[in-house]
Amino acid sequence: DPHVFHKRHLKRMRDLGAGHFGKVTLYLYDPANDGTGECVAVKSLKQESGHVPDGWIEEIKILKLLDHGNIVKYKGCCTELGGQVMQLIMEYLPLGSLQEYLPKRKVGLPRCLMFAQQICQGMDYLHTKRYVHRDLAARNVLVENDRLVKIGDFGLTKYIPEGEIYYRVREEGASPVYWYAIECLKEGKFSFSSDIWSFGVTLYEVLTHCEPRRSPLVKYKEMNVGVAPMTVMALIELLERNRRLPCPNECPHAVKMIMEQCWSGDPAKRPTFESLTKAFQDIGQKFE
Ligand SMILES: Nc1n[nH]c2ccc(-c3ccc(NS(=O)(=O)c4cccc(Cl)c4)cc3)cc12
Repeated sequence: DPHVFHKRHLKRMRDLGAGHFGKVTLYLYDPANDGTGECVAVKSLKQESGHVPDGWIEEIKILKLLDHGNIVKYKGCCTELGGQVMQLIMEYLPLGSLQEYLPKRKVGLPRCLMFAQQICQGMDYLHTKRYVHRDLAARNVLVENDRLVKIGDFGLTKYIPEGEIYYRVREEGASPVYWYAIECLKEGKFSFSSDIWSFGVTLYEVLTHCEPRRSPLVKYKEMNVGVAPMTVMALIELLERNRRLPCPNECPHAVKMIMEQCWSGDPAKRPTFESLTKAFQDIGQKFE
């Protein structure tokens, strides 16, 4: 079974990233043990305890059923200790995430807009399957080559049953609050529309080439003059006073409008990924 990977043939190379609950590591899968194997990205949970959390099984199930050009490909699983530990095996994209790629390379506006459109295509596919991502950010978008990006992590993705529009959580943990819509911060209400808000922040990151000194965290803290620590309450107050991340100067008017719509205080006023995909198609033709 090509989806089964045996632990003994996985040779660890280097870390690719780490989240709150897990980490992603580059391995060479080399069953012939002669260095001719293939590189794979392995996501494993940080948890030491034996039991495999339900959410982890769910994440693997979700990635297994997703099949789209702008979503990282599932390759299989590696189990050990009789299924006590399960690792997710994905395709390896050598150029890493947008957060690593953009600051190093001069990516002009046309390619930034092309990447934005591809993120919308991948997210539109996810939403048509009634999944809410909940962690869309440049760090979770991977670069296949200089003209193709893919969404690379589904650790917080949740299914929204027919007839419902929210997934409600009251999670404390290390939440990516600067990518969260105002209703997520205030009521823990995650929806297709809150993913659109996160896309707006991701679009901001792409247009600022993920420069650390222009990161959402830095810019929100700059807006929060006076009150030293940026608490979630301070962020909510900023957003309720209609403060938003500053539109990057290299941003065309049409893209500025998109960003502002994504950050509408009213979730119902935000665009859909379907409409955004078309909008970026039209804009892209003007800047080709
Ligand atoms: N270069 C790659 N090839 N294949 C990959 C699959 C996932 C990833 C990946 C995906 C996401 C991240 N972002 S991350 O913020 O490090 C992260 C967030 C949530 C959970 C984890 Cl374990 C890690 C870091 C790496 C990289 C590659």
